[in-house]
Amino acid sequence: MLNLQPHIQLDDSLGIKYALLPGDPARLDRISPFLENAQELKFNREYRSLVGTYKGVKILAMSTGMGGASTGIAVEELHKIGVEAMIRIGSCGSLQPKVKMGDIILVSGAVRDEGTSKTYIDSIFPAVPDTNLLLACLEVAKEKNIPHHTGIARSHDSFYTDDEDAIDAFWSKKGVLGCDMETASLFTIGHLRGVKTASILNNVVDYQGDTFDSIVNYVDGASLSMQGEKNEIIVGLEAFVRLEKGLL
Ligand SMILES: O=P(O)(O)O[C@H]1O[C@H](CO)[C@@H](O)[C@H]1O
Ligand SMILES: O=c1cc[nH]c(=O)[nH]1
Repeated sequence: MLNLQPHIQLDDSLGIKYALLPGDPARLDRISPFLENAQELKFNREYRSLVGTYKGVKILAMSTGMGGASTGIAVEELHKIGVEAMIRIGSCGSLQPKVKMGDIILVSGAVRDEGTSKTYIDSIFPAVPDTNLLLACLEVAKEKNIPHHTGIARSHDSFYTDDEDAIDAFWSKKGVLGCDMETASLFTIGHLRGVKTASILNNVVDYQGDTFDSIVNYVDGASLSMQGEKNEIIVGLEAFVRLEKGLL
């Protein structure tokens, strides 16, 4: 049985264990050069996919779109076709002065301030990555001298409420490093389905900077954001190589 999945439009004939999950479908154009024999697969709704190899390991890259709901569908359907480990290759906004543009955050836990994960399990349940996959990412970042931080991110559903500054200030005071929209649902649903997960976030908005201008600059290819993106892709790919070699 091929088990074709309705949204991602992929089936288990792919036989792939590892997936990089950017939010933005356009990020696949910048992941592709890191892979040998990269081949586009499908582009249905927000789910654009390609497959290739990195150091002999077969890797799928698929966009999740924005937010927990579409990420949840991606995790579920990828799990159904046999993907065992998923690393988010995301962007985020900084909540701390020390997290600079282009620094990456290796997320050790996520505040579940979004709706999707709560439809699965009460918010007292933690959103955490697979420990060994996180440690592999950390090892790679250290080895390659990539500017990085390890800690908590806040995943949310809101971009344009009237209270965003106050919300950010609250979580900043609690020591949260940055905010995104997908990590909490990836971690929570991944754990419940027995999928190993990690999340790497490239900071594209300075602490207390202008979120909207900064995101426009990222879309336009601002250099620090692009360097951070390259760094997070390398970290994710090298972590999968370690996993494949049984080093974790
Ligand atoms: O760049 P991606 O990976 O989509 O991640 C971040 O960017 C989007 C918002 O601009 C949200 O999806 C947020 O989580
Ligand atoms: O500030 C930001 C930037 C990217 N993604 C977010 O969720 N927030």
